[in-house]
Amino acid sequence: MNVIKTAIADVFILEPKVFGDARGFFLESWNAQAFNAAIGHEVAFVQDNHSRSRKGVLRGLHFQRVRPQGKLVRVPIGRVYDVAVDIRPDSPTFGQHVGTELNEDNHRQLWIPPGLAHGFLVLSESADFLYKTTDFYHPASEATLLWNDPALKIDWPLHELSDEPLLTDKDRQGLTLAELLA
Ligand SMILES: Cc1cn([C@H]2C[C@H](O)[C@@H](COP(=O)(O)OP(=O)(O)O[C@H]3O[C@@H](C)C(=O)[C@@H](O)[C@H]3O)O2)c(=O)[nH]c1=O
Repeated sequence: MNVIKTAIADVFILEPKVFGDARGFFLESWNAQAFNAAIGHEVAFVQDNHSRSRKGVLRGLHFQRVRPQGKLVRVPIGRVYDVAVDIRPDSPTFGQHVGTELNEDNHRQLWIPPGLAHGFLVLSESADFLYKTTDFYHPASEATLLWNDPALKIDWPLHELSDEPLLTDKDRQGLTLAELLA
């Protein structure tokens, strides 16, 4: 597995070793030993999630105030632009983000530790999004950081879409970083 550091010290891009042959390919999508070694400590996952979205869907940027979730995310079918924003007030990279394309060809995974906000934009006609989480879903404390808050300076690849991104009302009414801190 190739481990790529990012601008946020504890966010990593992971590229699993892909074994291709005449049948197709094989990869280990998660191996506790290799994953824990890659990020430098042990992580226990408690939930696996799967969503499917059509092109132009933007989910996020989500976080849970109670029971913050670490997430190991990947896209086995399709292409997305994936973003993690550091909203931990005491972090040296507070307000910064990591953005990377995850797709069915690069097999990239993103490790997002607990406490960050996370979201993605679908760039292919459809995309399946799979992720493991370190804590359970806690809807009562779920919140949205506004995806296009200028303070975040996220360069979403909107030029790849023919329409505006499709969001839920909840996500359209997300909080700005300033509102989050208030
Ligand atoms: C996230 C989640 C949703 N649900 C339900 C609630 C709701 O009726 C339906 C759709 O929920 P949402 O609209 O919140 O789904 P979605 O917008 O896909 O939410 C996800 O977005 C990405 C960006 C993340 O980072 C995830 O942690 C999660 O917040 O699924 C669960 O039952 N368990 C879960 O863990």
